[in-house]
Amino acid sequence: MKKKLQVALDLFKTEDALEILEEVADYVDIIELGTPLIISEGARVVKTVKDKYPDKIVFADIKVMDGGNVVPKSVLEAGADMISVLAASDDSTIKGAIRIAKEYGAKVLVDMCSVKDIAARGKEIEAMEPDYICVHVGYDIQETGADPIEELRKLEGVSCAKAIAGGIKLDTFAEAVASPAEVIISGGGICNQKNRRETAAKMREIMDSYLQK
Ligand SMILES: O=C(CO)[C@H](O)[C@H](O)COP(=O)(O)O
Repeated sequence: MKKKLQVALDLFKTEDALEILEEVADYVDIIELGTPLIISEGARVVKTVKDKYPDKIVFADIKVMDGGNVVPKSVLEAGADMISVLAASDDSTIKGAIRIAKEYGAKVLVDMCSVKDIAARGKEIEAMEPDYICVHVGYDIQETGADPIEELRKLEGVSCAKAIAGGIKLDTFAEAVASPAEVIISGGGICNQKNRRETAAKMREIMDSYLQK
């Protein structure tokens, strides 16, 4: 299976995102423009980052909850390669997001953040054929100790490609890579570290050596 490392840039200013990317972009496959960044800087940040890193997958974490075929338009116009829609939204919203993303040649990640019955909703989401289902322990739930690697087990039998997110750091990275997830997402685990470049390089090394096994 392919594996991808995604850095989540959950900050507020384009210049701060660019500064972090200078340090870590060499080691990541997917650049996530986090929800706070998109809200703060708008779709312009998507164009700025895609222009600078045309070979990276640029993911706009817009977490669509309604207006699936409308809300993603600005980030898709700006060059996003992938967008997110919430699994907790109505099926018609998810289908709309998948439809408009396809028109632009982009991918869709359905984010399971705050979904209570992951196994049941996972089956329903799979039938809509998104590119990824993301098991995500959101910020506001992380202090409960919930573990996305553990939560991912609830999607056994769901064949759609998977991503995991929520507090993944260097010390849990090897376990995350060994899980069935194709995309491993780390935000604070890279961006809040003293030596971000070294941390991202170590994550890359762990992923590459797993893939060579
Ligand atoms: O979408 C998010 C929060 O809603 C974050 O991008 C995601 O949780 C990854 O960040 P971290 O590794 O810091 O948890």
